[in-house]
Amino acid sequence: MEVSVGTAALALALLLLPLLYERCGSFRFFCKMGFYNGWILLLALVAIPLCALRGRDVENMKIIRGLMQHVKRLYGIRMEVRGAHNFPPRQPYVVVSNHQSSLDLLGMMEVLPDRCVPIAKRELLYMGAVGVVCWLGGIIFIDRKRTHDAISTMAEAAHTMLSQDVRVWVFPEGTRNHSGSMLPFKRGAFHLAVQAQVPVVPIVISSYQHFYSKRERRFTQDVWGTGTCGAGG
Ligand SMILES: CCCCCC/C=C\CCCCCCCCCC(=O)SCCNC(=O)CCNC(=O)[C@H](O)C(C)(C)COP(=O)(O)OP(=O)(O)OC[C@H]1O[C@@H](n2cnc3c(N)ncnc32)[C@H](O)[C@@H]1OP(=O)(O)O
Ligand SMILES: CCCCCCCC/C=C\CCCCCCCC(=O)OC[C@@H](O)COP(=O)(O)O
Repeated sequence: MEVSVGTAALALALLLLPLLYERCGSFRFFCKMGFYNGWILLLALVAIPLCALRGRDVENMKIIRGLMQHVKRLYGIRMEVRGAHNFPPRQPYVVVSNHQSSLDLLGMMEVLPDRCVPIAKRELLYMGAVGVVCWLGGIIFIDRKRTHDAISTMAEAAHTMLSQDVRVWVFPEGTRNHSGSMLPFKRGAFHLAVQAQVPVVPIVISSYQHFYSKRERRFTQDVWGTGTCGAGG
């Protein structure tokens, strides 16, 4: 039986991949992040028909939350939630939280209250199936380059919060920040809370430097915490 050089090379590469995964941290990092994005894309394809039954509706966030909650287990991540009782039980509020990387989605989905939607950069809307799901979940999109438009969108959000009993989750740093400290806060979240006359609920997603670092291309597994720090008016 003849084996072509191409087939032999492919077989060798397939044999070497597990070895590379075991030995090379950077390769493991790219595999894990590639799988993370690919898996979310796949979940989005499952979520679209389920969410489409309602159309664009914040209740769809329950479907998204439900579909996302197993993802942490695929990565051997165990989460600890502290202070969940600090969410006001029966009124709208603005959640403000730190934002380290796209892994924050896992922390967010662990504690996301009912009828709560994030404010996201408009670019997410164009991420294929992921964008469609975000839209169906009622996520509020802002164009960060057009402050005036972003402010109008947030004014509408203040109205929606009160008229439709919706909570809003904002990353006040306005971008991902994995430096270990916080960036200066943008002001939108606080204007929103004042305009809607609702409390601000701060949430801390604890640092995951010890198991994840994009700069060092390191992604191992560990315990990870999310804590709400109490509600203030
Ligand atoms: C099942 C499978 C599904 C799979 C798919 C989906 C998976 C999960 C789905 C859910 C997950 C999605 C989660 C996505 C998370 C994405 C996170 C992000 O995208 S973070 C980036 C976007 N977010 C933000 O930027 C929010 C924070 N930014 C702000 O609030 C900003 O203030 C602003 C954008 C409104 C304006 O920005 P900017 O001009 O740069 O900065 P400022 O200095 O803050 O403001 C300038 C002046 O404007 C005044 N201001 C601001 N906001 C208001 C307002 N609402 N009303 C009135 N005035 C406002 C501000 O005070 C400044 O004026 P000054 O006179 O200097 O005070
Ligand atoms: C037709 C185009 C197809 C594109 C397909 C792309 C597939 C991508 C699949 C899955 C992506 C999963 C992660 C999505 C949620 C990411 C949330 C996030 O962390 O957004 C970044 C935003 O907070 C801040 O952005 P910047 O740090 O300012 O930048």
